[in-house]
Amino acid sequence: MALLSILTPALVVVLCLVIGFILFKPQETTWTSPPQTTAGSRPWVDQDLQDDTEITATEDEDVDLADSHEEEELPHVAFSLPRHTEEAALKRSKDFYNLMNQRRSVRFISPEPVPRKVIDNVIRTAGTAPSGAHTEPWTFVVVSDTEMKHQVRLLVEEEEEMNYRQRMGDKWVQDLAKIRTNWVKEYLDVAPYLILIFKQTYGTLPNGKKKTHYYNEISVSISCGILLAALQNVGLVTVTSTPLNCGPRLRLLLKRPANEKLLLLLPVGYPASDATVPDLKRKPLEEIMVHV
Ligand SMILES: NC(=O)C1=CN([C@@H]2O[C@H](COP(=O)(O)OP(=O)(O)OC[C@H]3O[C@@H](n4cnc5c(N)ncnc54)[C@H](OP(=O)(O)O)[C@@H]3O)[C@@H](O)[C@H]2O)C=CC1
Ligand SMILES: Cc1cc2nc3c(=O)[nH]c(=O)nc-3n(C[C@H](O)[C@H](O)[C@H](O)COP(=O)(O)O)c2cc1C
Ligand SMILES: N[C@@H](Cc1ccc(O)c(Cl)c1)C(=O)O
Repeated sequence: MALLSILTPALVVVLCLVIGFILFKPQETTWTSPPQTTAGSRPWVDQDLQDDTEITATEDEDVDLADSHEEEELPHVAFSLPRHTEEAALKRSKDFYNLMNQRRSVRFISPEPVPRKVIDNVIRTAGTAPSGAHTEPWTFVVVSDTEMKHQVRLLVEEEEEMNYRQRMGDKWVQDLAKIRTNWVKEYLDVAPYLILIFKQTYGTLPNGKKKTHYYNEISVSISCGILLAALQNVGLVTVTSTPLNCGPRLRLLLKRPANEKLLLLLPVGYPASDATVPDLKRKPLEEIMVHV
C-alpha cells in the first residue's frame, strides 16, 4: 500500500509528460520530406502549397527515376523574341493593363453565338501555360450542347442551393451579399459555351503506369489566368466560378476519368446588352507592390 502511494504521483507525472509531448510536439511548418518509397529519393514538397501532387509511388506507378526516358534526349534549340524599344514596351504595357483592367466577372451573358474557332484559339492559348516538369496537367471541357448545359445547370443549382442555405455559413453568405449572387445560375443555360477546367492529378505513361504531375494545381491555375486574358482579348466575358461540392458529380456527368478534378467552371459568351456588375474598386499599385 505504501509502495502504491509513492508510485501513484510518479505515474501521474510520467503520464502528464507523455500527454504533454504528444499534444505539444513541435509541428513542421514549412518544408517536409514525404515518406520514402520504393522509388528511392523523392522530391520535397512545400506543404504551404496544399497541392495534391501525387509523389508517392504505388504499385501501378512508374518507379524509374525519370518518367520518360525519351525526353532525356530532348534537343535544346536557339530562342529569341522580337525586342521592343523602351517607348514601345511602355505603350504595350499600358495598353495591356487597360485591356485587362476592363475585365469583370459578368453573370449576365448573351445567347448570341460565338465562333467555335475563337474558342479553340482561346484554349490553345491557355495551353501555352508553363507547367511543372512540362506535364501540361489540364483538360478543358467545352460544352455547347443545350441539353448538357441544362444538366450542368440543374446539378450546380441543386448543390449551390445547399451551399447557400447550409454549407457556406452566414459569414460567407454575408460577404457575398454586395455581389448579389445566389444559387440561380441562368447563365449556365444561356451562355453559348461552358468551359470546365479539370486538373489532372496524375497522368498515364505509355507503359500504363502513373505519371507524376508536379504542381498540377498551380500549373492549371496559371493556365486559367491565361485563358481569362485570352477571353478578354477577344471581347468575351465569363465568371470565374467554383461551384462548391459539384466537382465529383460534374466529372461523372461529363464522363471524365478519376485522375481529373474540377478546378473552375466558366460560362463564356458576349455580355448581355443589359448586363450589370458590382461597382468594385481595385487596390492601387502602392498597395499591391513592394519594391526592394
Ligand atoms: N477541394 C479542393 O482542394 C479544390 C477545389 N477547387 C474547386 O473549388 C470548388 C469547390 O471545391 P470543393 O468544395 O472541394 O468541392 P468539389 O465538389 O469540387 O470537391 C469535393 C471533393 O472532391 C475533391 N476535389 C474536387 N476538386 C478538387 C480539386 N480541384 N483539388 C483537389 N481536390 C478536389 C476533394 O476531395 P479529395 O481531396 O478527397 O479528392 C474535395 O473535397 C470546385 O469548383 C473545385 O473544383 C479548386 C481547387 C482545389
Ligand atoms: C478563386 C475564385 C473563385 C470564385 N468563385 C466564384 C463563384 O463561385 N461564383 C461567382 O459568381 N463568382 C466567383 N468568383 C468571382 C469573384 O466573385 C470576382 O472575381 C470578384 O467579385 C471580383 O470581381 P471581378 O472579377 O469583376 O474583378 C470567383 C473568383 C475567384 C478568383
Ligand atoms: N459559388 C457560389 C458562391 C460564390 C460566389 C461568388 C464568389 O466570389 C465566391 Cl468565392 C463564391 C456562387 O457562384 O454563387
